[in-house]
Amino acid sequence: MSETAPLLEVRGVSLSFGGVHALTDVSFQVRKGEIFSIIGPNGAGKTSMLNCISGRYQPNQGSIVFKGKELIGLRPNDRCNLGIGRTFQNLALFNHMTVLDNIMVGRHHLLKNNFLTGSIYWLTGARREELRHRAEVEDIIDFLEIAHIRKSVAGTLSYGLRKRVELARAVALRPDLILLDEPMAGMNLEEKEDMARYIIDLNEEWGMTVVMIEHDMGVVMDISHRVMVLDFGKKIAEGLPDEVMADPRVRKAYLGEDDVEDGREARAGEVA
Ligand SMILES: Nc1ncnc2c1ncn2[C@@H]1O[C@H](COP(=O)(O)OP(=O)(O)OP(=O)(O)O)[C@@H](O)[C@H]1O
Repeated sequence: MSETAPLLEVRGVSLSFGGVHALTDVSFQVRKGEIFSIIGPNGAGKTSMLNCISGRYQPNQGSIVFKGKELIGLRPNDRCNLGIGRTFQNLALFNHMTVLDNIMVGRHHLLKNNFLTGSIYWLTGARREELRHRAEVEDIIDFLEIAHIRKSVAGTLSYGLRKRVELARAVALRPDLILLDEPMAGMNLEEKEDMARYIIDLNEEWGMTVVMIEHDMGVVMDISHRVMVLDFGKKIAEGLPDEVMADPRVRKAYLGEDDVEDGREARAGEVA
């Protein structure tokens, strides 16, 4: 991949479920180091787009290139190995497992040794490898400030904490690109502020490129470098947050033309 090539390039992606056109000819690029937000009203196709990138859905048409490699046809696990991590709109933790074990699962694919080599655990580098993994997991636990719940069973935690643990598990992959599906959903103001700070730090300090779906316009405006807007499966705008919010098509899609006098309403909070 050349220095100037985008990290992720989506070209002409269309996806249908029977007669429902979830995505129609959507194209965009994400540069290395960006926080790129995808917004749009309910049912606009945002999660479908994330699912096409992560491999959960196969588009009917189009191409998705990551680090110069075509992703279409690759399984989710292969995409994960290429450096794409994600969180889900509805939490996908192992509720019966501890926080620590949930995060270790995130690193599973990085382990060279497995149960086949486990019998020679003490003779090979397996033990050293496990210790190194544990140390890296501890870094993530410290960074996300979840040390106090590391031994708690995930299912017993508050929603906000479970969202943070899910983020920790995705971060444990050390992805180059992290896909976040509504990371602030269901959180109170303080939890949202914390989550926004973690996302900025992951981006700035850990060097992760972020593609995020988020309904809270205040957060989107504050932390995104660029924003793309979907409406009924089509891209209707893309650009800097201020430009996008000022776009009449976006204001119409969200609030109905006549309801908007200036862009400030859209910043006030949840709009979809
Ligand atoms: N697995 C599926 N089977 C059938 N239809 C689906 C499936 N996934 C998504 N759709 C449909 O595709 C369209 C886009 O849905 P999607 O979940 O991508 O929207 P969204 O913008 O993420 O919405 P929300 O903000 O409510 O999460 C909707 O009409 C939805 O019902």
